[in-house]
Amino acid sequence: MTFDELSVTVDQHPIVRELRLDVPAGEVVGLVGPNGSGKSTVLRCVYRAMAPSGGAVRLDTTDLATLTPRESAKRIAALTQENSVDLDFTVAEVVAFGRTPHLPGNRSLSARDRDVCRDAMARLDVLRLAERSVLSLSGGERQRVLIARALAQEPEVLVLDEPTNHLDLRHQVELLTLLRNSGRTVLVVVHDLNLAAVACDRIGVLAGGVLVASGTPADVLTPELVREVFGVDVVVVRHPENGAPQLLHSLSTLEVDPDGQRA
Ligand SMILES: Nc1ncnc2c1ncn2[C@@H]1O[C@H](COP(=O)(O)OP(=O)(O)OP(=O)(O)O)[C@@H](O)[C@H]1O
Repeated sequence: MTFDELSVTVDQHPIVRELRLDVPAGEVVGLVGPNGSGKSTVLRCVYRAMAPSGGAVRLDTTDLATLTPRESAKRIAALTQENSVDLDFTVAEVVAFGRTPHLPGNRSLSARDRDVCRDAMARLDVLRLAERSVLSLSGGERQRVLIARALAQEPEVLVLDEPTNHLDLRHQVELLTLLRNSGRTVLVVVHDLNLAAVACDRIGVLAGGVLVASGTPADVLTPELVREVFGVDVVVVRHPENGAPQLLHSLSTLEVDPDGQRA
């Protein structure tokens, strides 16, 4: 997937400006950046909740804007900030919705469709909840059900907006391991830079709607970059086992003036 000079303008305010970024097939690319820097907007252009005002998002050479909704849903699955399950469906029913783009007409689920859903539930550790109402689940359980639904869609591309929200440490690590091993092209918004460093092949850094850096985690996550983009001083150390950069910081490095305002 390629962002080809993608720009998004809302009410004449540029929110994303001429973004050029490659998300190579089968790789996990993380988008990081401060609040309001445009990360979710970029993802919205992939799952077509927003239309670019300039440029395009391409899959191979196809402009995503030219796909029908069904074609798009077969190729791209999204876990969004807006995802919610407010209706009284069971976990199994919600995950089965992921198969909808693959079911022509009103065809019911085939044995293979059911296997795909079962496998997705097992991978996200929600199989034992299959017959529970989603309304009865905890925040983290719901999040895992929605990710299982996205996997059940069997997309080429998965976009996920802060998928580790609500997840405990074990489920965060399991999810990121799953994404890395999924063989799918993954674009993921992550706030935790240390998780991004171990989970992503490449990282793109957005600030004020502009891509200010991209590359391997080691290339991108430098003290200078973190200071420039986030205004925080960090020490970068190497993970002793995998060499990934890991950021150490302390509260005293935050720049806060005597009035409590950020510098
Ligand atoms: N429909 C809209 N109308 C007006 N402003 C918008 C709209 N959508 C996004 N914005 C603004 O664009 C900017 C980027 O928003 P976006 O949600 O993409 O940021 P983000 O990097 O995902 O932020 P966060 O880390 O807080 O989730 C924000 O200032 C937001 O208020």
